Amino acid sequence: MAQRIDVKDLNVYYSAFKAVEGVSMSVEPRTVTAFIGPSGCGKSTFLRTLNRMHEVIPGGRVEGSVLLNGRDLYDKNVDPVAVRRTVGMVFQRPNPFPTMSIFDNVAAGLRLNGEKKKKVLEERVEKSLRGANLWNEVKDRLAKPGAGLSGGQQQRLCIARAIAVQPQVLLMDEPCSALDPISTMAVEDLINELKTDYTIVIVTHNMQQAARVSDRTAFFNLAATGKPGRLIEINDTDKIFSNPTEKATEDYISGRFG
Ligand SMILES: Nc1ncnc2c1ncn2[C@@H]1O[C@H](COP(=O)(O)OP(=O)(O)OP(=O)(O)O)[C@@H](O)[C@H]1O
Repeated sequence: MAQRIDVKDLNVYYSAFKAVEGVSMSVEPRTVTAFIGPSGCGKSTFLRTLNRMHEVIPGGRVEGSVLLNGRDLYDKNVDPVAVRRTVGMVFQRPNPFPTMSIFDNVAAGLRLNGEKKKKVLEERVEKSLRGANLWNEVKDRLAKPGAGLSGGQQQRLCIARAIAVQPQVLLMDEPCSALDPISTMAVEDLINELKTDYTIVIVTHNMQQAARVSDRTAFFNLAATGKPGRLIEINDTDKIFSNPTEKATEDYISGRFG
């Protein structure tokens, strides 16, 4: 189910502004890759190109290619909606559908895909909530609003919603930045479990988190304000945090700038 990603010579624009330049990298299936780097270097922008979410922003445009198991997501015959089904996303702030119950939040994507059978929906909702480590906490109140859960539970609900449609890749944009340390730990444990089934890419400002959850780390940087962000180095997380190849990476991880 998990897929590999190969990015080649990617440039990303907001209208005339080139926000990210010349990124080439590969992500292996069933691994967690963390994106780190100073604010504004294009981590979130680049992440959104991996499921064609960037182009929903007016002026958003991409050059280069993103291959998912060898198939270019930007091929003119590829449907962006189908891409977003294959490559799911979890955002910084938990964003459950506010008027929907816990059950309906998780079932929403399945229903959108045309699934109507009650039994199938029930099975998939339970499996997804179990997968997100939330089942035991919510199984007796599935009909209650998703918005009534704690922040950490809401984020796990959003992860359940994302995995319910069985994506092949899961993108996470600072998924713990609005969470307390206990909820953060729960989500980090979950990421660790999910990587047996999914390819995961996570943007994080928290370097300890990158060190804890990821197998590979990509460091992005800006040459100067107003210049595009670039990928400086990608390597095994242990290597990035113990003996990076580039001086800029070492300066960043040792807190000398950024
Ligand atoms: N909707 C937008 N329109 C125009 N420019 C944008 C838009 N979103 C982001 N940018 C610009 O693109 C560049 C990269 O921003 P991005 O949010 O991807 O960086 P980031 O590394 O994720 O930052 P942070 O760590 O602060 O979230 C920045 O110069 C930013 O101002």
